[in-house]
Amino acid sequence: MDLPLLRSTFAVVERRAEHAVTYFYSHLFWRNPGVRELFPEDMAPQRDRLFAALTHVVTGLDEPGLPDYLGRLGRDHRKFLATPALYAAVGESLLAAFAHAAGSAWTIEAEKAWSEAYGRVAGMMLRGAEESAGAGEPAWWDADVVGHRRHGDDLAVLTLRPRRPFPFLPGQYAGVSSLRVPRVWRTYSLGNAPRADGTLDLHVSRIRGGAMSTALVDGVRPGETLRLSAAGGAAVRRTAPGALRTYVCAGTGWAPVKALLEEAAVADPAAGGRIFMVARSREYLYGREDLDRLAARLPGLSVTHITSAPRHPRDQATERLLTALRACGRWPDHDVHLAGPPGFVTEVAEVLAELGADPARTHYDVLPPVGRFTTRPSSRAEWLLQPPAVRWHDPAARAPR
Ligand SMILES: NC(=O)C1=CN([C@@H]2O[C@H](COP(=O)(O)OP(=O)(O)OC[C@H]3O[C@@H](n4cnc5c(N)ncnc54)[C@H](O)[C@@H]3O)[C@@H](O)[C@H]2O)C=CC1
Repeated sequence: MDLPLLRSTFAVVERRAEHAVTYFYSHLFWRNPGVRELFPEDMAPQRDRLFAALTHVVTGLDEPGLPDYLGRLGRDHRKFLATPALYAAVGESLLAAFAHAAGSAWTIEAEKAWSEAYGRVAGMMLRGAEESAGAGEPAWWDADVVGHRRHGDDLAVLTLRPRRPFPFLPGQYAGVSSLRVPRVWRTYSLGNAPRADGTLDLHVSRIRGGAMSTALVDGVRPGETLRLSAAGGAAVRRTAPGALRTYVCAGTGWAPVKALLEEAAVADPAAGGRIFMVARSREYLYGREDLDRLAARLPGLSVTHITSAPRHPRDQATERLLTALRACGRWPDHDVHLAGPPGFVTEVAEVLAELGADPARTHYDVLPPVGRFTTRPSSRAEWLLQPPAVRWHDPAARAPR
């Protein structure tokens, strides 16, 4: 594969991303009647995702982990009812859009390189999908909502009972879809270790403009059915029994950390280390009671709750956390588990690396941005002062882990 040529043409297309994406979807829907209905009504987040995914693939084309990543992506795309014919149609429209956006940079050689690259990518995704179907894995799991607990106006914990066994590891996340927001899928961490009754918790924080999080917090009630896609995420390596560990979570990042602590409380109750729970204010420390209960079963772990001071900006909590982390020692000896808003995770991971934590032992997922905005303003005033820019890319996707 001619990587330099792929990257140089992509750089040209990227500069006209908005144009290219509009052309791509128009071409796809025009040429393939019926395909439009596979996509959500609101296409804006979809547009962001397409380029985030393309960026991820183009920057990682020579990475040994790419076949695995694409295999998982293909397995996950079964939930979108993606058939080989759809992959072919997408490829055709993608090349047409690139040709249109790249202008004179679109040479015969570039077209050949892109057609080859897309063929390889689609092949790896289809293989992943076939393997998953061959192993008898469903394309999605239907799950009944059996509990819905609100914490204030913007947070809810939903309890679901999947109708067939749903395999996952503590700390992983799953795609979630509701008929209230047709064909939209959002990722949520699973907020518990596997239970005997098979139920699982989703912690949902409402995001401004987020149709799914609003439906899950305000609308969905016990008795309704949600859909789950296969569990995924980086939380596949376990901390060795007895090894020191630090858990850091912010907001609903508490969900995967709670799952990991429940696992540790059974598998490794003598574990030593520390837990930091961060929230924008005391009212948002919704997991505190559960954390205290778990900490009582894990006496070797020290617990610190951190919030912003009353009437101070939400991010003061992060500043306070960083001060606390700088005061801790022995970072090279700790496994670190990190979860929370993407900006939080990126910032804390950088500081931890400076403090000596081993990046290979610092575990986190950078979840795709949810809705159009990655964080929610804490007040109307903050919103008016700092309206967030619409993002075409998830910069985190440029650095696949
Ligand atoms: N596996 C994971 O890493 C998980 C990540 N999440 C993500 O966590 C977020 C949860 O949102 P909320 O609960 O509403 O949290 P939030 O918006 O209330 O933020 C909680 C705290 O995180 C810090 N923070 C937020 N944005 C930051 C930024 N850009 N830079 C530095 N610090 C920042 C602040 O200290 C804030 O007080 C969502 O974006 C969700 O996608 C949620 C669950 C699991």
